[in-house]
Amino acid sequence: MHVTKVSDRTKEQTIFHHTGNRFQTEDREIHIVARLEEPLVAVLGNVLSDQECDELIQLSKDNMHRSKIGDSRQVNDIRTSSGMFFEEEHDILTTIEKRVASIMNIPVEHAEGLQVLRYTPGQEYKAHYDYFSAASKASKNNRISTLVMYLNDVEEGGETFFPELDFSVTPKKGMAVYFEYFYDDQTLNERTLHGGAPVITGEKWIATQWMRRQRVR
Ligand SMILES: O=C(O)CCC(=O)C(=O)O
Ligand SMILES: [Fe+2]
Repeated sequence: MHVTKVSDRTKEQTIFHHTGNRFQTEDREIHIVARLEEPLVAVLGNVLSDQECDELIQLSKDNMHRSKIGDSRQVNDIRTSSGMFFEEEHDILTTIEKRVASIMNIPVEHAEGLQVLRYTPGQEYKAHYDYFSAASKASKNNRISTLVMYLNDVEEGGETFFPELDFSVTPKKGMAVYFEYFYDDQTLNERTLHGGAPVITGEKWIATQWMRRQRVR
């Protein structure tokens, strides 16, 4: 009988390089609340202040209103929330993007515009991968990592779930979940399948940052 010991496997290099229970960015101390090693998933605390969360929600409310994509437009079956990408420059965005780049250990030039999503009761984001399939044009400069930041507490439901990992994260204002999928071993990437469970009571607001392998700006 052949038995593969765990110690025979070599862990792949990760992008996220922070260790211990906390680390410092230029302007804020981030807490590592929990982590799974492979694929790397980290639950982070103290990522955004309450005021930053409130401001992001307010800014996107204004923008959703302006671009008229807010409301209850049903995008498709996979994602029923409504959302927007920031395109204009705002002081708060520059601050947050710098902090996020430092958390994710990727230069800010690799960052897509921050996306804010709002879910109302019943709305969800079904299980999906954040990276693009090898067949798609976008995969030439594919996504490599994700940071989902929670902008409010959700009364009930709205967990970020990872079905392949039997793992879920409860939204908590100012906290975030980080994961990456830049592994040589494709089965590790596939285990980052995730979604946003339906909101049952209350609203759920998140800001998502995706990083690309090469610069986009
Ligand atoms: O809503 C969530 O918790 C997950 C969001 C997500 O998967 C994404 O923005 O790519
Ligand atoms: Fe996602």
